[in-house]
Amino acid sequence: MKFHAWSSWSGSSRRKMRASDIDIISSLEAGTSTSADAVEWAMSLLLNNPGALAKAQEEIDACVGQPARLIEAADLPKLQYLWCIIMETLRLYPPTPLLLPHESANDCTVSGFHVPMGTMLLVNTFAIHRDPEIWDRPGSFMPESYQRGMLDDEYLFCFVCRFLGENSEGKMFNPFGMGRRRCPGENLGTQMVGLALGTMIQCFNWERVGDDLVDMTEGAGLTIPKKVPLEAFYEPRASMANLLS
Ligand code: HEM
Repeated sequence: MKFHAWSSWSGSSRRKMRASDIDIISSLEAGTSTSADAVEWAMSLLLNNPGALAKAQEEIDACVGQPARLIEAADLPKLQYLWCIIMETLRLYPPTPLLLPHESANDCTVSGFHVPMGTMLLVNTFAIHRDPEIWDRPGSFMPESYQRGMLDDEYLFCFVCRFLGENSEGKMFNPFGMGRRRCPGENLGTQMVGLALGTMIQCFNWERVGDDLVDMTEGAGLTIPKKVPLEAFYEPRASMANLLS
């Protein structure tokens, strides 16, 4: 895996990043563009919520310690706040908002609706993830609302932990589908997003290009790209200068 945005870094002045700089390369093509979309949405959310960005940076610094080194896959289970940011991003902007089309193999009845054999079925994950009857403040980015305890031992369990307890609204969290055709690249995808986003947060300070918030309008398509690609300023953090030069 390699990230182009700073692969040719040689100076210390501030630069502008475009969404096209987020380029996750791996030997497996499938799922990499959805992962890159997720990184772009997450960074956009963080630029609009600088407090969350600062908190994630602090968490990474504390986890890595001194001397500084780049984060690794083995660090991800310890980076709980970063993980919550990724989960909240996948809730608000699920990279495949209608999952993939499925076909009913037999006649069946679901919640009183008759579904004939051979019907194409789409699951509107985007709508489920923002259903006000399920989620508290569904349109808000609230990474801290994930319950910490669940993340300590089994970090993947955070898939079901936005407001545990009476509400258990996270049970409706479904960005990877479910059942036999659930995404087989889930672990790889979340690790790629974690490493890419975590490295960007660790190495650079980020700022919006102007005073306006980053435009969060969704583009059209089977996946969910940003309508207006992200642009942001970034500069290397003093503490990472040696590693980046
Ligand atoms: C954040 C990253 C990713 C997200 C959000 C995601 C999401 C999804 C979703 C929603 C489905 C359809 C599930 C369904 O229809 O019920 C799917 C299927 C699939 N994904 Fe992913 N994916 C990601 C990354 C990856 C990666 C990295 C790979 C491979 C390296 C991958 C490989 C596949 C394959 C092969 C299927 C088809 C499975 C089947 O039909 O049996 N995905 N993914």
